[in-house]
Amino acid sequence: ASTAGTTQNDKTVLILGGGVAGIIAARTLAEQKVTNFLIVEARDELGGRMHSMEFGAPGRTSVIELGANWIQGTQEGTGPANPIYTLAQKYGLKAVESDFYESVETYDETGKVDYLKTLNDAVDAYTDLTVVGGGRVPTQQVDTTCRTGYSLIGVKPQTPAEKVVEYYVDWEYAQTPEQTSWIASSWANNFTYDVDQGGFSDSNLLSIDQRGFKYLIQSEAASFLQPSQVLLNATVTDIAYSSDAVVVTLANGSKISADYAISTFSVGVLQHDDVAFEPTLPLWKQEAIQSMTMATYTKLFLQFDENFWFDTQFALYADKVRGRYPVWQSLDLDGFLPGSGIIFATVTGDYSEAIESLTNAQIQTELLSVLSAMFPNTTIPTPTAFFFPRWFSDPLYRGSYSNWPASFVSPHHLNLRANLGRLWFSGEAMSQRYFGFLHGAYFEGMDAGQRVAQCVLSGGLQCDDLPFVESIPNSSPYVP
Ligand SMILES: Cc1cc2nc3c(=O)[nH]c(=O)nc-3n(C[C@H](O)[C@H](O)[C@H](O)COP(=O)(O)OP(=O)(O)OC[C@H]3O[C@@H](n4cnc5c(N)ncnc54)[C@H](O)[C@@H]3O)c2cc1C
Repeated sequence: ASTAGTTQNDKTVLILGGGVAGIIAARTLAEQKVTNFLIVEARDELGGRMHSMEFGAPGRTSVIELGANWIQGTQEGTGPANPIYTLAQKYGLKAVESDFYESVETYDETGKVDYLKTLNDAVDAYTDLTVVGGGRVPTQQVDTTCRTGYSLIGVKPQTPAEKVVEYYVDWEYAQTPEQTSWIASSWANNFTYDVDQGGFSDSNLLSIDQRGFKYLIQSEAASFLQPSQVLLNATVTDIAYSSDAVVVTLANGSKISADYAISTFSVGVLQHDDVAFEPTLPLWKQEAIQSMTMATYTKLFLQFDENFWFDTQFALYADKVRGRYPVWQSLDLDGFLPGSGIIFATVTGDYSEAIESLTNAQIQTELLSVLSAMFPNTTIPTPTAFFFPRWFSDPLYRGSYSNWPASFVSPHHLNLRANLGRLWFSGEAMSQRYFGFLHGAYFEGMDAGQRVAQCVLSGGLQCDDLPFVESIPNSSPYVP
């Protein structure tokens, strides 16, 4: 790949961002023989939020996943396949069945406490929540939050254990039930996991491939991309768009012009003005961008000399504070990364954002105090390595993935996806059914690639603009 500093001109299509959506958009263009495109990516590699790193004390490292880790929903029989699962098969990715419900222990601030029955009840409650939430679509009922939904199906958690078992919503959508749309989350769940609703399957595969989960998308990129079609280490600062062209300015001051551009930047990047638009985005577009949420999901990795913890894949920890280091996962396990000495905790949402302002030392101390509570009879040793990514502070992401709030209505979704002249928008957040997922990014990349290819191949004559709504009316207005 070439590096920043070269001014490129006269591209047919610029693809802004080299994550799953960007790579699949590029592949779709290439399949249609539109080859004069350029992927512009700020980082030094492709993959975006598929981001792995070597972790551990010198001489004892393993590759861990800072971003996406699971293939969520695979395939049942000859039914629809998750395209990420198809790529995993194509490239022989090493991934293992991740079985939360069958392989979990439960803890609270006094140590190991068995509340598995409460957990099983919560699993049933979550299924109910998605069935009833999905049922609001055909009856055209208004959206509301998962919290309201839970209350309406009679689930009102009081104790720390009842609260942590309900954390499943946060763990999937990276925000609390209060912050999450009941209908949209039910849809995303059903279209991904529920075969009867067109979903792939209810299984989750965790990548433990030591080439990194990103290996599959980087291999797919290598299968069709020419070096001249990728520009790495190139940060976009400005996008000037019109009905004739798009001109992109890079951090080094150089400009690249093209007939069309596809932005795949996260909705967090769009929200934070990390990239300036010329002209300023219309208000209907701004409202859509600011009405979606960029949530944060944070994995905190620890390595120890010896494994002193649970033998299951997962443990739940019920703290008095809901969301305080609730989910723990062991990688030091047969079939995973045995002997790695690695365990990690997950936090989400506001808790993720809050800890990003603490120092690593402060957070490590907190994690060790939680482990001391979980294992009161063990002297917790000093970790040999500790790391966590700050997704929310990172100007290339500003969070981990989008979450659809109850106040985000269907026309907002139209407006989020709509093109502005020659500038198109793609990426996981644009997916109505699969926002937040790798497969959402994949399908959106394909869709944008197809639409732009049609524009190019028809010489602009059969270029179907996506619809948008100038002003979104309240379907049930307040009556003064
Ligand atoms: C912690 C975490 C856990 C996740 N877990 C899962 C999971 O288990 N399963 C699952 O299916 N999904 C998961 N996801 C979501 C999944 O990773 C995303 O949906 C998907 O990778 C998004 O792809 P994308 O192409 O839309 O965006 P991105 O991957 O963000 O691609 C956009 C690209 O644009 C680049 N960029 C940004 N700003 C600029 C700029 N100014 N100039 C140039 N380049 C720029 C970025 O570097 C990036 O490469 C997770 C995400 C995170 C962060």
